[in-house]
Amino acid sequence: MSSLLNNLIVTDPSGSSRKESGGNLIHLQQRPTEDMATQGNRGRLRALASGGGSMCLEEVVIGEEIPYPYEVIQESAEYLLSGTRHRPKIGVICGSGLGGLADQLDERDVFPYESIPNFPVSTVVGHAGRMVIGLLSGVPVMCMQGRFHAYEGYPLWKCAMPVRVMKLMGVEQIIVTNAAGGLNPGFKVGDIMIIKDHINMQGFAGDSPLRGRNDERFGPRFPAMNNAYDKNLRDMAKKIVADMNLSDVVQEGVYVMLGGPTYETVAELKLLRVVGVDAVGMSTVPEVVVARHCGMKVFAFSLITNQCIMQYDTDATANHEEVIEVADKRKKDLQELACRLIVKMAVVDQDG
Ligand SMILES: O=P(O)(O)O[C@H]1O[C@H](CO)[C@@H](O)[C@H]1O
Ligand SMILES: Nc1nc2[nH]cnc2c(=O)[nH]1
Repeated sequence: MSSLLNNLIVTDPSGSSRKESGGNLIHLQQRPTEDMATQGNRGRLRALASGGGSMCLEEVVIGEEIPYPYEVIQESAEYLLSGTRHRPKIGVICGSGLGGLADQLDERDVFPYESIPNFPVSTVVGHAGRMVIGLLSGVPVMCMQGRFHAYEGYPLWKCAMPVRVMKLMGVEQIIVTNAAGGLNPGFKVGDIMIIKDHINMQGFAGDSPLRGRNDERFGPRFPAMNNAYDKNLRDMAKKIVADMNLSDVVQEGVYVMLGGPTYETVAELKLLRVVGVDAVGMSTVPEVVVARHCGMKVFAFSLITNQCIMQYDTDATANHEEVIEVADKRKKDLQELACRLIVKMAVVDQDG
């Protein structure tokens, strides 16, 4: 660290830079200044080290990014509301390769993430990076065609901040989808796992999207997390899959989010199985925690895109291409499931 600190550039929230001390400046990587200006950061240190002439770029962030205050979330929500006449009460977050649902919306208004004030941007294949607001079978919905992951470099609160934007726009129920590895030996590739519970690994390690000062306008300091996945919505979904003759491929189970971007070692998977995990992914939990904190009803499912590899002597490896390919094959069923569920959710919502 000390050698890094010999070669420092300080970048203040306005984005201007200056050389802090001796050493060679190799390259200054600027990220969008909007990112810095809206976060209330105290500033960032960008450390640029020259290792004896070899090109080496490092970045050090001093302090912690402060979660967006209510007013910043409100600004994003108002921007979206002013750009659409739809008033959705149902939100959807589309997982890897599952964004096709958003293309089914009628009378849709499309907002690339980079056009929405204060929004992060998607950087992962299979995540288009657009908010799509429109009608699905006549029901107004807003769909995130792409989400944000911790491994992209985003803090957990930022991964989940769009859920708060949805809340301030009037969303009361949310469907969260993801691609995941099947750890339960009874699961097959292509199965759909209705999530009944999760294990919040980051929470075990002291991190949470709710870490920091609590704003009661969003929710309580200590939200309960049993019943995170609404039983009525799960029962509704089970009836729908039975009507669709999909019961054979539908499972129910426990999801765990790991930080990624590595897939798991055999030993890690064995450990996770012992503690009751059925499917492994790198998302969803922060979004669900934030949705429950602000009182939304949650339904979530995983598409099992690969079987977790539990043997040492194999050349098989998990890979993102397979994840996208399997998602593509199952997308029609998943879109129909989501569509039918949304119609029923809207009816329940109207009946109170
Ligand atoms: O959870 P979603 O976004 O569906 O994507 C899953 O698939 C990717 C790995 O292939 C990871 O991003 C993992 O989280
Ligand atoms: N962590 C993790 N995420 C995934 N997303 C899709 N498949 C997997 C997997 O096997 N492990």
